[in-house]
Amino acid sequence: MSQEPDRLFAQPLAEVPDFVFNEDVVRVFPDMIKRSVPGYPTIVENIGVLAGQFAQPHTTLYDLGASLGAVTQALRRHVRIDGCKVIAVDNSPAMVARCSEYLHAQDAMFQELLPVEVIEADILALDLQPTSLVTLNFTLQFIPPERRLELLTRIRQALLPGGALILSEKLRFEDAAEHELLTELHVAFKRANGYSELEIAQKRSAIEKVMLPDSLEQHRERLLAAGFSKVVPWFQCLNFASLVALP
Ligand SMILES: C[S@@+](CC[C@H](N)C(=O)[O-])C[C@H]1O[C@@H](n2cnc3c(N)ncnc32)[C@H](O)[C@@H]1O
Ligand SMILES: O=C(O)C(=O)C[C@]1(C(=O)O)C=C[C@@H](O)C=C1
Repeated sequence: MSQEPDRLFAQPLAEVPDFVFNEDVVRVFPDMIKRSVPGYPTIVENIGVLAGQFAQPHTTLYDLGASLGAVTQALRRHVRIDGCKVIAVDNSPAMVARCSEYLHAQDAMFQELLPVEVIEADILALDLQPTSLVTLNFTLQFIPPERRLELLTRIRQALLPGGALILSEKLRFEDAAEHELLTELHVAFKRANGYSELEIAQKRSAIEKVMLPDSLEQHRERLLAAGFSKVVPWFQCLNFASLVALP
């Protein structure tokens, strides 16, 4: 994977544009997400492990908002179940192009990996085949809030018995003091990973209108409203969490 360091917000910008997943972001994305999301490597690797418990033989596994395919690669490393295939979906052409390259490189390095298909599409307009595992790893937070229930409902309807949705998100907290503390601790995490105060502030303005986190309570209620029967948080580090939702 590209080792280019994320310096996208290092210089003062006259006006900070809204964050988009373009070619500039693609070049630094592995470094950016690792230094911005506490627990990201642990979450990605363990999604592979968890998926091994839910994937059913001869079914499709979806990685929705796959970016460069980190989760898809983990699924292919860990799931050893007959006849499964992975479909990685993203609507950023730059992400999809680089994702395909990385997956070809993975094919060249390992044998007997699950087959994979990379699709450039809007997940809000995607027809889902029956599936035993869906991952939304830091993707739902970029979907317009008024479309989130509809997306989760379609995922629930496509999920087979015994399957699961794995949903990872940045959280907001309903208690103001808890929200402030975890936000401060996240800033400390970014500082410890070498981001300057300017980089942290400019990134904050870039994402504030396009990435809208919900609280754990909102996620739980919405997943139940979408028809899921059980919602189990399996990971939290500061204000980032991952949940398993069962059909
Ligand atoms: C934070 S990144 C996801 C990180 C990735 N899942 C991982 O684990 O490395 C969010 C991704 O969702 C994609 N995305 C946002 N809205 C989308 C939509 N409506 N349809 C498809 N992809 C979308 C973005 O292009 C971006 O690549
Ligand atoms: O919350 C932040 O400050 C972030 O940088 C988070 C986040 C994310 O959760 O997706 C935002 C955009 C990039 O995709 C990488 C990380």
